[in-house]
Amino acid sequence: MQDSISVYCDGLTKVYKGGKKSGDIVAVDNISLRVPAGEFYGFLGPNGAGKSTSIKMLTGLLRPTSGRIVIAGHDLAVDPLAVKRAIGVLPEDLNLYERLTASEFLVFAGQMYSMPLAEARRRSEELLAVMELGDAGDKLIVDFSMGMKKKTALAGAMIHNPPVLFLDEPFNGIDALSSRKIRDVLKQRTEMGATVFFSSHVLEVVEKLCTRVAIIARGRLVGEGTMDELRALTHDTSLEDIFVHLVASPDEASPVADASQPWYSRSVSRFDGEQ
Ligand SMILES: Nc1ncnc2c1ncn2[C@@H]1O[C@H](COP(=O)(O)OP(=O)(O)OP(=O)(O)O)[C@@H](O)[C@H]1O
Repeated sequence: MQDSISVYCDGLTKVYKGGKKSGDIVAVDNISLRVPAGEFYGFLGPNGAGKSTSIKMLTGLLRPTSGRIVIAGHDLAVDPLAVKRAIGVLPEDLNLYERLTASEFLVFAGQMYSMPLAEARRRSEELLAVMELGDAGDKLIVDFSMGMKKKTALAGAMIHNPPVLFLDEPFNGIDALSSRKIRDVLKQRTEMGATVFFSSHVLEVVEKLCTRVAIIARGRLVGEGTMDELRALTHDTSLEDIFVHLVASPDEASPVADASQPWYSRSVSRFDGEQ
């Protein structure tokens, strides 16, 4: 296990205030995670479990109701810009400027990270080639298929070579070839030491790729660990069975998700010592 922690949150909570008729919604309820650098980390949960809300908070797009977030060694509440420089984000709704060509969009994204124009252009060409979008670089994004848009957005997230990538549903709505390409690109990034933190409903992909998995249900962490740790916890074999088991009985929280466990306090104090 590597010592440096890429993604750390403690007691992360989000309560959406309801109107007069509807009550408050506790979308994320006291989630604590620590993700070492270089992990391919799957963040799973059924619809409405709180995945997107958590990712929005971890990436500084949404203010938590409470809890502490530290990304790549930077406390989000203290130095949000340092966090934003260290991360690349594929948001749920992509947020592309669709009246730009893919090349224009990527160069623009690079310049947002203060890259010199020549470097942004070089990096844009490199990423378009990696994503097998080289021939489409001069087309308007609005004319792209869903898979092409997703690959463009992913290239945008990677333009500044961030050490941590947060990806909300990168495999949703794309074909098998694009999915394989994205998997290969991300795997390569983790082999080079980057951390990939992604949410997904595609359990086969998660099972194949991820070095660690967190499962949330109704805003709470119900399991966390390597596949072997989750298998030992639930006595199930496949991730699908583990998922169904833990989501159906959320009180059976994983020992590795339990802040009272000795490993947890050890790791947190080691992490805090690094600050
Ligand atoms: N802006 C908002 N205002 C009020 N409630 C919200 C808001 N955004 C999300 N919620 C609620 O918070 C809960 C968690 O939603 P979230 O989108 O984080 O779940 P998710 O796990 O990403 O779901 P999915 O897999 O369906 O995308 C849901 O009950 C949702 O209705």
